[in-house]
Amino acid sequence: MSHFTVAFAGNPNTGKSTLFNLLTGMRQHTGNWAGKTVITAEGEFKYKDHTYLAVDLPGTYSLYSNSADEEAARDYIIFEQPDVTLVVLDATSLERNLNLALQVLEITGRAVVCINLIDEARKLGIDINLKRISKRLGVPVVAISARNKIGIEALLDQVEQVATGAFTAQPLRITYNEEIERGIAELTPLVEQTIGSKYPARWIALRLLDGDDSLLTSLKENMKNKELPEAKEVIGHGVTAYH
Ligand SMILES: Nc1nc2c(ncn2[C@@H]2O[C@H](COP(=O)(O)OP(=O)(O)OP(=O)(O)O)[C@@H](O)[C@H]2O)c(=O)[nH]1
Ligand SMILES: [Mg+2]
Repeated sequence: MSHFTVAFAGNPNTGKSTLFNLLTGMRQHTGNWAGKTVITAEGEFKYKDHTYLAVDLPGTYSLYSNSADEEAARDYIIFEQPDVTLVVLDATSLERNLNLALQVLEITGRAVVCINLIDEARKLGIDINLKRISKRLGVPVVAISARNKIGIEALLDQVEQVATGAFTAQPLRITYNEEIERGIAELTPLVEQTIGSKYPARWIALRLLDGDDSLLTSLKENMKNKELPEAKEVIGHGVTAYH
């Protein structure tokens, strides 16, 4: 029996902990206000032939470095490299929620997009074209209601597909303007040279171009790589060239 890790990412209040509790039988705090999950909780569940370690991340609007929560969610996805990142979205505010999904897809294609609160969306007459969104994003997209236990099996089937590698993602990658793309193109090989190909070099290059010092600090801490002071210089040099 393989053991896979599934991280739950998403905006605050999208039902991550409700889904986490449903799957793991645990009692993570849930409620109708934002920012409840402050520490990362872990629990196990089984589905078909596999055991999964579920990791309930704090709710975040982005994976930049605006708060400790964002840094924690970002660092988990980058450095722990879960087998699947489950991005939980609120069906009633998809436009805002999809922003985080796009950021996750820039880091990893091993993702499933889970559109929760589908019961609320239906009440509001919102019709969601799952196939079309899935095609655009290049990863599975499933609609569920965690509270009403709707769509859970279909969701877990997709999680299994991504976890086992049966589904090959073609994650949507944003193309930025020429200047930014030029910067990314120059910096990405330097990032790869310095920290290896295990990490999402393009995304890291993009964040460094944006002057994300907290990411640099996390890179240093997480990699425990003696060469990193030098790496900082190399990366720092690349960054300065574009500021
Ligand atoms: N109507 C409806 N409400 C839901 C559903 N899933 C969760 N909720 C409710 O949404 C609220 C937030 O749920 P949580 O599970 O705490 O959300 P969270 O994403 O963990 O929130 P943070 O920890 O702040 O990021 C709770 O009141 C849940 O009962 C659903 O499918 N339908
Ligand atoms: Mg929560």
